[in-house]
Amino acid sequence: MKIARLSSADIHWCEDGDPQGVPVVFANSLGTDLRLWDKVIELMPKQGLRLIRFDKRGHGLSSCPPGPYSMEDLVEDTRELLKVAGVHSCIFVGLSIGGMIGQLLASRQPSLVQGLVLSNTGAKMGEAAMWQERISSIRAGGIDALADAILERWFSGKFRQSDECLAWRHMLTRTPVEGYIGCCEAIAGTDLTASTSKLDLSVIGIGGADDLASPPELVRNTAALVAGSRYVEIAAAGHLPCVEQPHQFAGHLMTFFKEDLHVTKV
Ligand SMILES: O=C(O)CC1=CCC(=O)O1
Repeated sequence: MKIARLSSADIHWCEDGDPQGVPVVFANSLGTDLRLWDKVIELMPKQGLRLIRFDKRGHGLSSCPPGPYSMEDLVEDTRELLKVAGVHSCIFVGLSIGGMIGQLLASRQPSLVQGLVLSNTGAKMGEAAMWQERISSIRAGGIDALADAILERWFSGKFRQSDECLAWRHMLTRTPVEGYIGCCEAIAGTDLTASTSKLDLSVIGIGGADDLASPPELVRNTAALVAGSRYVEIAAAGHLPCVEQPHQFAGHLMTFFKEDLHVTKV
């Protein structure tokens, strides 16, 4: 367990695998912490890859600075964290808001991102009015009031019957309200269509067939903004395929790393 004391937040992070390996940085979605990647990390080779995860501000064990946050704030935290970790170039795996952070990081500092995995994300996610409505509901009733609706977007029907689903619900509802709302505000103010269209790097989009938060078409269209990108879709998965279908998710990562990014020694 490590804490990076950055200029405007303390960011909790950890690493697995090979300290000398190719850095792979995983960025989580709204209302989740770095445990989002536990199953995928378990399945990744531990030789040749340095697997870095972190809790964005207002989530997990990171600090929760007062909001509102902007996407630029979240990208700056990530940039500073990578500096602390001694990472000069990485493969960035971002899910949902994590994928927005990855897109903006790659356009602000292209040398830092050699390949980008856009999981269940978009260049723009929903309309600002929808996010303001969510913020008002949470200010009025807490995250708990919206938890069932959020879980319907996160997971396919079968998974929602499982005991494990309860644990994800607890993770969601324990997210600090100010951190959650701060990130909603960041998403509401973000449209990366123009900057993502100018990216020049290897990209794969990963969609979940049952994703109601970032439907497959959004992910496919976002990946398609980048010339030469690929798109894959995972069946029987909602917004968090790394949780519901970790074997398939890890398999797609490894294919992308080997075939598109020519990562060897894994
Ligand atoms: O909570 C949701 O609706 C799913 C989601 C949207 C952005 C994000 O990071 O997660």
